[in-house]
Amino acid sequence: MPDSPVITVADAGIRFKRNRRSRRNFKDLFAGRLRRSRPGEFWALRNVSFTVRQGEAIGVIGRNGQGKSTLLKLVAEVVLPDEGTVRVGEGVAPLIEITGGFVDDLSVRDNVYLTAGLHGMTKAQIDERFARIIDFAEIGDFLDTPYKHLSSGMKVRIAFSVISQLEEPIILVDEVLAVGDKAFREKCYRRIEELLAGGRTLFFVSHNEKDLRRFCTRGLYLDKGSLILDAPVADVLARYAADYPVAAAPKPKP
Ligand SMILES: Nc1ncnc2c1ncn2[C@@H]1O[C@H](COP(=O)(O)OP(=O)(O)OP(=O)(O)O)[C@@H](O)[C@H]1O
Repeated sequence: MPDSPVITVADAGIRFKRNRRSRRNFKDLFAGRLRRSRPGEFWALRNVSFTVRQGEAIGVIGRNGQGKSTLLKLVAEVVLPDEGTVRVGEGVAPLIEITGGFVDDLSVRDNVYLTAGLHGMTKAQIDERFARIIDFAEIGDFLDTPYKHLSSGMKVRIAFSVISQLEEPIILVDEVLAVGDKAFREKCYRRIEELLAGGRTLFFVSHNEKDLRRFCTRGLYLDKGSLILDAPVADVLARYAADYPVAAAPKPKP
């Protein structure tokens, strides 16, 4: 079906432990699913439902620690929901967390082959795109350097470069691009626009209103692990600004 959703999230919830050392006690063993959450656990996301159609550009908005990155991890299927369901019908290219998928001790070259290979590209396809990936990242002098020895900005350069050359229909971009310098960030943003024009689906997490307006048509507003509003991005930004107005700047002294 051409217009059927590519992502369906229904009543999804994810529970984390606040304290790694907290243990289940004897009473918990008998509490079953009725218990809301165990001591030391909390719901990072709960009762989250939405669907996404191919080609949509979605901005995920909310204060620190409200579940935005966790939502991207659900869509990337790197974490599974403790409640509800997440169905993702197409492949996902995730640019989430700097080190996501990259192996510290492998060289830049090997990491490019590994990551692209894991996303289904053949060696011949990677050979064909390799120069383009390295040129985009502008790190040609570091091909044999172990990934762990790159600066954080260089890590993001190579990660974005590979991820944006994958053919996966869904792209997830966390706030990692903020680490790159301004010129590189603009280059990445132009590449994201090209990918969107080619019909890819985008999830974009940002605290920057201008960037959200640039790419996204729809916003998902998360607060305390709940999806508060799913609406056009301008409406979501307006609601967010109303809920959390930036403190007025102090008046200059006369
Ligand atoms: N693996 C984990 N184990 C335990 N708690 C976690 C884990 N991952 C995330 N959390 C917690 O879940 C909550 C949501 O985190 P998340 O990273 O999704 O927030 P966010 O909205 O992306 O925040 P930010 O804007 O700061 O990036 C936070 O309280 C965080 O501490």
